Amino acid sequence: MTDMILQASSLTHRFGATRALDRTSLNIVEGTSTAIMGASGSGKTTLLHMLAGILTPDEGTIQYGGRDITQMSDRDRSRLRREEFGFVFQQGLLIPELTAIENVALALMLTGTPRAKALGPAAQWLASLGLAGMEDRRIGQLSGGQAQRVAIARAQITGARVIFADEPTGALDSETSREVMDALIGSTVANGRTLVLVTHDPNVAARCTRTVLMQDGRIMPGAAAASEVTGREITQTGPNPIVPGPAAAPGAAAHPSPPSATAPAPASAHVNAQANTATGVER
Ligand SMILES: Nc1ncnc2c1ncn2[C@@H]1O[C@H](COP(=O)(O)OP(=O)(O)OP(=O)(O)O)[C@@H](O)[C@H]1O
Repeated sequence: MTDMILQASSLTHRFGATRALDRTSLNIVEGTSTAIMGASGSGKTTLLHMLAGILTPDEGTIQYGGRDITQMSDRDRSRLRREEFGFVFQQGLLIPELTAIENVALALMLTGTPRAKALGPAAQWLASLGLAGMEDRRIGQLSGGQAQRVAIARAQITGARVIFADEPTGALDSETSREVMDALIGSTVANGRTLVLVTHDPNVAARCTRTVLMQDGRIMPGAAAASEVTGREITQTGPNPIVPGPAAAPGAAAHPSPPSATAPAPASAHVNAQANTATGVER
């Protein structure tokens, strides 16, 4: 049995005369990773922002945990984004004046945790992502891949159940991109969390449970169907897959579980994608 964590139905959205989304439907199964691909301007980021409650569609519904997020007040949607969703963008959107640990702790402080209590979990998250010893570096003193791992820690410290990533490896070379994807998949899907990402990179998409392809504001049915039929595997190729703590329970944001120590793992773990139970596209 599969549990849908997000169910978007018939989303339509216009920016002026541009129809960015055109009756787009997409179901996301909890604990899976979904890559959204497509040509520039096909509507990928708009769809991601809808699913994440950043934008509200002109028409359509998005169910999350039994609630239609399109009907929530701005305040409730903000709380949802702060406490249950996490975000990783191409440039990380980290605060350069703050250190790595302060950037991560800040996400927790914004949910009401005092600074002194936020620093411990922040340090544990950084360590679990291979950044022990770099806590006090400012963002400009980190490499692009290290900065993205800070962003991955920041996205999850609140106990987020769904991580949204927009071109998380877009500014990285291929080796660093692989390392960041190891960190992203190892800390999310490998722990039962859900990952939805936008990418132009087929190598990044190939790491995900499933790929959906967009064109002119719609999801192409064949692409999702093909992904479901091929039974794609997620392959963790990193030398030290990262396995932070258990998935946070819904509503756990006020008491986030810090990640456990990095668990030893086989050098190459093949995880059968439930993908292909990840139902695709309803039109
Ligand atoms: N704020 C906006 N104002 C006006 N038009 C917009 C806005 N945001 C997006 N659009 C338009 O909506 C369409 C879809 O944009 P979107 O950013 O979702 O595409 P995308 O597939 O993510 O593109 P890219 O790969 O280039 O990032 C495009 O035609 C774009 O120009």
